Amino acid sequence: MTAPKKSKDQPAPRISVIGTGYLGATHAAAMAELGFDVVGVDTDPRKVEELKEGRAPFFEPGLPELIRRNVAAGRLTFTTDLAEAVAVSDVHFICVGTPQQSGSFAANLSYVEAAARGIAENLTHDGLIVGKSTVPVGTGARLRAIVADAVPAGIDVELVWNPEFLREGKAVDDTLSPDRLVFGGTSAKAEATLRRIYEKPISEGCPVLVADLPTAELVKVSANAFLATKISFINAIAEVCDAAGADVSLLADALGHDVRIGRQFLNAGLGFGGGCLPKDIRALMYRSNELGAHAAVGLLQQVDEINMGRRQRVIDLALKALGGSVLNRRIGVLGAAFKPHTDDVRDSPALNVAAALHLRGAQVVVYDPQARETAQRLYPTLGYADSMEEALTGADLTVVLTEWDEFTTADPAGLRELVRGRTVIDGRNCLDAAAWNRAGWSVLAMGTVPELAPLADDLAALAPVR
Ligand SMILES: NC(=O)C1=CN([C@@H]2O[C@H](COP(=O)(O)OP(=O)(O)OC[C@H]3O[C@@H](n4cnc5c(N)ncnc54)[C@H](O)[C@@H]3O)[C@@H](O)[C@H]2O)C=CC1
Ligand SMILES: O=C(O)[C@H]1O[C@H](OP(=O)(O)OP(=O)(O)OC[C@H]2O[C@@H](n3ccc(=O)[nH]c3=O)[C@H](O)[C@@H]2O)[C@H](O)[C@@H](O)[C@@H]1O
Repeated sequence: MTAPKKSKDQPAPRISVIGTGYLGATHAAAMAELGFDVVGVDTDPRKVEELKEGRAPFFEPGLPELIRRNVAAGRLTFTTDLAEAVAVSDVHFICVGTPQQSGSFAANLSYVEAAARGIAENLTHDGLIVGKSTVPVGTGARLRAIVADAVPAGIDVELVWNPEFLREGKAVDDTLSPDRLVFGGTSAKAEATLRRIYEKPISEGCPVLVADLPTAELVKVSANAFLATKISFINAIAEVCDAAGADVSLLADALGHDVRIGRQFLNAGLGFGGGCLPKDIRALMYRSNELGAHAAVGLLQQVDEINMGRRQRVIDLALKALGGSVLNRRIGVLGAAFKPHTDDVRDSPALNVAAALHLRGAQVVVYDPQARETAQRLYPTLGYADSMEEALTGADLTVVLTEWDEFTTADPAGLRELVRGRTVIDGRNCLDAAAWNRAGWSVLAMGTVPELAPLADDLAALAPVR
């Protein structure tokens, strides 16, 4: 990658990225890949050490190569010293976490506040602060006040918002080729700087939407709320399918052909998890309530409730499959990550279900191709296996909770020989149920064809999960 061209003899802006987690590490590496000099800052020295050595501190396809290449080229550096990073940069991206507050649905904004204050206090020359973290509407305005208070006299600084829409597992492509860019609250000068930074994707046709600050903040959380709503919609319909003997996967295919609806995010199953969708709809609920916008609160409450009910549904299916109790029964759990192609287990439905079964006395053995370490850190008391075969050996019940390719392409005839009980709960509707049936398995899916699942008559009798 060649260095960005100087426009009107202005040197290319130097970039700092504050927070090098799933978002920040990817953003920093991608900006370096675009040719900019980038310094990533994190308060976690372990992460910084790994990144400095050219390694990604988590599993994300394509990211290690990007980090290695740009660290080696000298364009990408990392430090725990915010002042040092701010001093050598002109544009400062805030990428720190905004997790759910403990004991509340509100977002914890202490990290973004600390980052904004820290950047402002350490400015040695004019700069642009660009928020990328996902925040409740109104946060940018609050941060502007914090920055104005903290910035040394005589230094000109602007704070704008540029929300991020990347998906884990596809983070590199999503960052280098975003499907849209939103610039919030920018002056003409700040907009020009952002257009310069994103010159490559813009030149490739990426649309830019220039908005006021609150709209930019709200676009982000609305996008996640819509995706969550779509998933909960299809999961509500899956419950109807179960009761009526219909097939939700086929139904979703048919719905998806309507371009106004689209097939994506209509996969029924265990529901959504991860470090973003769950906490973002809750933060939006909380903020909407503060603003007196009650329709959004009611809608999102339903979305959340339907979603959490899916985890209970899998637990109910497991109890049903094992005759009412899982006590001392061996359950092989395939999947721990909140979705495939990541090792992220934040609010993972898969791990939640595994832990709930463990709590009811089951001997749970979890296998995940990438998330063993992260899962074990969070739930050290669960059993873990090094392979799918090890997890399923002697299992009374098999539960597929993350749709990794390794599971969807597994040979059901081979696995049949390992287990004690030949019932599989397909929590992600990802298995070829007909093939598993032919291999002698009973498949319990999340709203699919009864004739493919011998226990479906019993399922129809299950009380709806509330
Ligand atoms: N993970 C994702 O796919 C996406 C995340 N987002 C948003 O991006 C934000 C960050 O999310 P993740 O990267 O997933 O979180 P994360 O928890 O992986 O990373 C946050 C990082 O910030 C660091 N940090 C906290 N305070 C700091 C400070 N004052 N100075 C320097 N570093 C600090 C933490 O040590 C951590 O490494 C959140 O608001 C999230 O909603 C937005 C789009 C995609
Ligand atoms: O704000 C964020 O951090 C990001 O959140 C999501 O990205 P991500 O959390 O990486 O994962 P998704 O691919 O959206 O999946 C979220 C959850 O929904 C579940 N899901 C997804 C699709 C579907 O049809 N059904 C379904 O249950 C997945 O299994 C997963 O648990 C959004 O898709 C990104 O655009 C956004 O930037």
